[in-house]
Formats: sequence, C-alpha cells, structure tokens
Amino acid sequence: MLCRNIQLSSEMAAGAPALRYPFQVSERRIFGVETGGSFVTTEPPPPGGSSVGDAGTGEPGNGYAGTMSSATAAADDTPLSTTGSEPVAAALRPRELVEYLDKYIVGQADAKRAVAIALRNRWRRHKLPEDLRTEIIPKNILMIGPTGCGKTEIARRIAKLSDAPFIKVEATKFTEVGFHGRDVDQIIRDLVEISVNMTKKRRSEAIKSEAQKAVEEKILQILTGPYAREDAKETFRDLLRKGSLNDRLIDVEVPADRGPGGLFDKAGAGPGGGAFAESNPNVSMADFIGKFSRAIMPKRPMEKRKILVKEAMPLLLEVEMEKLVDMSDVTREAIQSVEESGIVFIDEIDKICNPSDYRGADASAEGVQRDLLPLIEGCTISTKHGNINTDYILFISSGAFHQCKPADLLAELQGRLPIRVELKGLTEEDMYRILTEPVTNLIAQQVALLSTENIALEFTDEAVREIARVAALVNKTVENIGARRLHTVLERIVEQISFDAADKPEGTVITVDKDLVHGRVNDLLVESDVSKYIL
Ligand SMILES: Nc1ncnc2c1ncn2[C@@H]1O[C@H](COP(=O)(O)OP(=O)(O)OP(=O)(O)O)[C@@H](O)[C@H]1O
Repeated sequence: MLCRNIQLSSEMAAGAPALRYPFQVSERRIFGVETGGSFVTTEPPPPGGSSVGDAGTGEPGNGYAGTMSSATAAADDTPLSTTGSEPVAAALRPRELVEYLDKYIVGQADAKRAVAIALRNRWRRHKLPEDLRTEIIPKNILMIGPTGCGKTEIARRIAKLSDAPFIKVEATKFTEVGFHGRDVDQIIRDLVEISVNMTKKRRSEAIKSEAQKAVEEKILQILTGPYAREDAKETFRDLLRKGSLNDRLIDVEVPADRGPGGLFDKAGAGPGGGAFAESNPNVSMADFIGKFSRAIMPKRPMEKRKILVKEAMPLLLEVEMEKLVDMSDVTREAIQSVEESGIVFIDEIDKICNPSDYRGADASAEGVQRDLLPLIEGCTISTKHGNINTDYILFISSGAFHQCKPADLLAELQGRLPIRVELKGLTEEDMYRILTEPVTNLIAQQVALLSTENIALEFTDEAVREIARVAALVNKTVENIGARRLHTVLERIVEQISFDAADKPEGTVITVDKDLVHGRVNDLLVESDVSKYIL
C-alpha cells in the first residue's frame, strides 16, 4: 500500500514554544506498526491456558508494539464461566489469575494476590462437604491506596473473568446527611438486576442459533408451503440466507405489539424503519435483550400480518427465543450466581469513617458503617426476584485512608474485612508501563481507532516516555488522579490528529514524537493553573 508519510509532528510543533527539555535521540521505537493495511495484535493467550503470563512480565513495550484490533479486545474480555454457580475462572490457580491480571494492570502485586486467593477460595469451598461449606465465609478484602491506582480495575477484571455479578458503589452515597440518603439493601437489589441481565444474555446467546434455525424453517414453510420438495426448499433456503427474499411479503403471525406502527419507535430499532428493518436475523444481542426483557413477562397477544421477510425475521426470532428461555430458570440461576459468586466493591469506605481524634458530630458516617455491617456479615435481603442470602458474597472495600486509618472503622466492620492490602501510588515508570503493557493499553486503543480511518498512527518510544513524564508531573503538581491522568494527557495530544484523520488520504502515516508531545502540552505545564482545568 502506498503510504504518504506526513511529518505531522514537525508540522504541529512549528507553532509550539521553544523546547525547554534538551532531548537526546535514543533508540527510536515506534508503536503502532501498520501490517498489511490493517492493525492486528498478537492475540493474548487465553486466561487459564498454559501460556498465560508473557505480556505482563515481558520487557516494557513488547506487549503492544504494533497492533490491535477491536475484535481482540472483545475476545479478551470473554468470561470463562459458563455454569454460573461454579465459575471456571475460580478453578484457575491463584498464580494463573495473577498472571491474567498482569495483562491488564501494572504492579499492585499484593492486591492481585489477595483477590486471586479470594476467588480460589470460592472454588475450594465448593469442593467441601455441605456441613463444612456452610461454615466457611469469604475473607473480605480492604484495599488501601490512592485514587486511580488500579483498585477497582483489579476487582472488575476478576469479576469479568469469572462472569461473576459485580457492582461498585460509593460508600458516601449512603450518608444520612442531606436528602439523598439511600438504603444500603439497594446494593444487593441492583446486584441481582445485574445478574438477571447477565444470565438472560448468557442463555439467549446459547439458544440464539437454535432460535434462528426455527425462524428460518418457519419462513421457508410460509414461502414454499407445507408440501414443497426438499430441493425446492433448499433453493429457497439459499436465497433466504443471501437476503434475496428480504423484500417478499409474507403472511405471518407476530406479536400484536410489534411491527410498523407498533410499540417500537425508530430509536428502539423497530421494523418500522430502524436498524431491525435493515438488518437480517443477526439482531444485535443488546437490542434483543432490551426487547426480550420487555417481551418475556406476560404472554402477548399475536396477530396475523402481511409484512416483509426482513421485518418478520427479528419478530419471529423474538418469539422463538421467548419460547426457549425459561424466565423462572433465569431468575433461579441469577440468584444463585449472586449468592455464590457475587462481588460488591465499596469504594471510598474511608469517607464514612471518622478519625479517632474526631470530635465532631458526624453520626452519619458511623451510621452507614452500621447499615453496611449486616450485608457484609451475612443477612437476607428481599428483592423482587426473591430473597438473597449475602453470606457468601465477596465484599471488597477500598479507600485512600488519608484522613483516617482502617483502625478507625467500626471494630465489627474491621473484623469483616480481614484481608488488608496496600496499593502503591503510580510512578512515572508505572505510567509508562500502563501506556505500553496492558493488552488493550491506551496507545494501542488510539492506534486502533485511527486504523478504522486507514491512518497509521505511530508513537515513538520517546514520545510515550514523555507522556508518562507529563502525566506524573501533573499528578504531582496539580492533583493526583493516578492513571486517569494518562487519559487526559493523551487525549490532548491526539485531539488534533483525531479531528483531522477523517480528511487525510488513506494510508497516511502519522508519527507522534517527543516534539509533538511537547508542542501539545508544554504551555499547559508552565501554567499549572491552566493545566488544572485542561489536563
Ligand atoms: N496499575 C494500573 N495498571 C493499569 N491501569 C491502571 C492502573 N491503575 C489504574 N489504571 C487505570 O486507571 C483507571 C482508574 O483505575 P481504577 O478505577 O482501578 O481506580 P481506583 O484505584 O479504584 O480509584 P478510585 O478509588 O478513585 O476509584 C482505570 O481505567 C484503570 O484501568
């Protein structure tokens, strides 16, 4: 492919203030290499596979030089669980779980280990005889570390890996002062909703191809009649699959509240003109889940209508899926999944805790701790899907503990958070590693985004180091928001490129080098008041 190499770096740096950092030309490593016209990445080995672990432990930068596709990111997030009650991920050894986490999160070894052990303990507990199993409660975790250093990310990743229902809440939401005091039981109710949706989605995915087959048969029967010869039917099947019959009108029985002029508006992608109408039966799962959840409750009236094949397909698919997924099974599985594998992440727990020498009258903070206690100790919460026992839910609490210490929490709560792990603040070197090592790191994401416009975006190693340096500096001088700073700095650097990309000729190569980074952020660094608002 012909690549027009635009030295955008010098173009953009031309108007930039004089460089204040003497920079040496060191090894010039380019990140984001074009391969055969598209960006691809080395597929990370499957979590739990024997080869887990290279990316997290290799030389910084190796993990992403090159390439990435959005498909990779999706594949990587695929959970391992299929069974709900005993997730496959829990069967991974702690070492493997840590190696998996290493692919996404830099450093924070203690926290990774603690979470990996907690997950493994779930698996161990399942192996025990029932009388002993009921005695063993999860060892909840207290993560202590500054904002943006990876606390939530560790918990979220492990939940995703094990397909466990996961919820993050801010403890401060429950303070009694003001008008917005919330009922802590709502945490569990929300978790159940999440679990029901996950289970529905899992089950729907599992039966989707079966449902599609049934729809195909139904439409073929309408088109060819009940006594058609097999070979004629096969010809029609071919045409149907190719979409050649999409605009044929057929008489079909569909739910009365669907179809043109029916319940779905255009935004809802109804067959009256939205995405459904344009698509074939490969309805997006998200679309389907939304419609499906409305569809499954009461039995809906059906009506015979004359509609196009392409309109009938999604409607019939809905009906078939409705038949195949049993909602009472979904609810049962969802509840079991919450009770056995649910993870509740309570952030900012330090904000509902008063320092021991505090003499004020803030009863609300302690009140919230008292409210949370039964949940964490184990109790039964009633939800619209049924009662939930919280005994075996894993609670991970976290906080920076700048103003107070874990010992200032209620003694009972401390007892329920027996595992303490400290996460470290991120250094400049950590920032560099975060930019380069995780499989879906920020640089690879930018490269992938622009590759959709057939633009090859490259970052020199020096540029990446400079981004890390700037992020660490702004964190130090303005406010420490941890790795979140990388987003703001990087966005500022690529903003112009992103804006112009769609107007560039295909195959354009854009190189971000140290000069370009300076040009974009240097002025902000000089005036920390400005950087406070912009970075
Ligand atoms: N050590 C790390 N490695 C890779 N990415 C990280 C790391 N730390 C933070 N990040 C990224 O920074 C963002 C914020 O991290 P996270 O949500 O884990 O913060 P946190 O420690 O839970 O802070 P807070 O308590 O403020 O929520 C996420 O996008 C996460 O991926």
